[in-house]
Amino acid sequence: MSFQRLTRVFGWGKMVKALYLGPPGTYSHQAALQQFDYSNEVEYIPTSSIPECIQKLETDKSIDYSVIPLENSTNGQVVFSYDLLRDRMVHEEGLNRQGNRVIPTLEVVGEQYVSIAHCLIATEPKPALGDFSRVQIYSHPQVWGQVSSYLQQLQSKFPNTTFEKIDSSSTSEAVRRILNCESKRGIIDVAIAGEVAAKLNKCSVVDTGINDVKGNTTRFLILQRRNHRQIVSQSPKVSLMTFTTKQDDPGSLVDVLTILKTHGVNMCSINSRPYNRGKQKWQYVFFIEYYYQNEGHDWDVFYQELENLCSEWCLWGIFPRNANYYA
Ligand SMILES: O=C(O)C(=O)C[C@]1(C(=O)O)C=C[C@@H](O)C=C1
Repeated sequence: MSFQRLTRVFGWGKMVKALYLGPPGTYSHQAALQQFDYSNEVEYIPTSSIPECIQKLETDKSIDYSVIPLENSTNGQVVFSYDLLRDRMVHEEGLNRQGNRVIPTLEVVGEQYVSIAHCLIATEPKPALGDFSRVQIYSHPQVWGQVSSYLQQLQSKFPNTTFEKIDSSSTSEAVRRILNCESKRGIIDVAIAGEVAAKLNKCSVVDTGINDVKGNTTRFLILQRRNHRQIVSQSPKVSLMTFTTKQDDPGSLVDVLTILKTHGVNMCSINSRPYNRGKQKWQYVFFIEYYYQNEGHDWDVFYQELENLCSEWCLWGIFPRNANYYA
C-alpha cells in the first residue's frame, strides 16, 4: 500500500509509526522500508525482540504498524512469530470470543518478501580465521539453518579451529556485539548479517553470498490494531487463519479442510505449532492461508461451518498478495 494511501487512511500529516526487529540494518528493517516505500514520512522504530514488536503494537496506541518475520524459504517457520499468533488464540486470558471464534486485537494487513543475502562480517577486513583456535560466530538463530553448508565448509577448511555459534536477538545486533567484544587471545568474534548491517556498524564484509540456497527469501507480515476497516485492494487477497479441531478423531483435520474444498477455496499454505491444552500433549494449532475470492462468495456459511468443527478459530486478516510472492 503506497504511503500516500496510508496518509489518507490516517489523515494528512500524521506520522506513521512502524515497529521492526532492530537495530537498524536487520532484514526486518528492510521489510519495513519496503512496505512504506522507503518514505521518510514514516518513523521506523527498532525493537529488541519479535515479541516486543507485537506487545508494543497491542499496548501503545501511538504505534500504527508492526513488521514481523514469518517464514524463510530455506528453513521454514520463524517459530517465534508463529507462537505469538498461536498464543493469542489459545492461551491469552480474557480472549475476545464470539462462540468458538477468537477476535484478536491485531490484524494482518500486508506481507513483504526480502531477499536474504548473508555475509560473514568482522571488525577487520581480512582476518586469517585459521590463525585462531576459536571463531565465535554471532547471528539470529533463524540464520543457522540458512548457512549450514557454509559453516561446514569453514570447519573443513580450518580443521584445527573451533567454530562456535552464538545466538543474538537479530542479525544487526550480532554485528553490534562483535564491536563490543573485548579481544581474547586466540579468539576472534565474527557475525553473519546483511551488508547493510556491516556498513551501518562500520565493519568489514569478509565473505558474501554465504546462503546455502540462492534466492533465499524471508516473508514478513505487516500487522496493525484491528480497526474493523477493511482496506480493499485490487490484487489477489490472501486470508490467514488459525484453528484447532474439536475432535482428535481420525479425519478431524480433513473435515475442516474439506470445508475449503466444498467452498472452492484455494488453500496456499498450511503449518502447525504444538500447544498444550491442559495435560494433553501433542495438540496442534493449524495455520492455513487461502485465497479470498470475495466475488459474491457466501463467507458467512463458510465461517459457520468452521464454527461447527473448530474448538477455536481466528481470522487474522485478509491482505493483498505481494507481487514478490511470485518472483
Ligand atoms: O535478524 C534479522 O535481521 C531479522 O530480521 C530476523 C530474521 C528472522 O527472524 O528470520 C529475518 C530474516 C532472516 O531470515 C534472518 C533473521
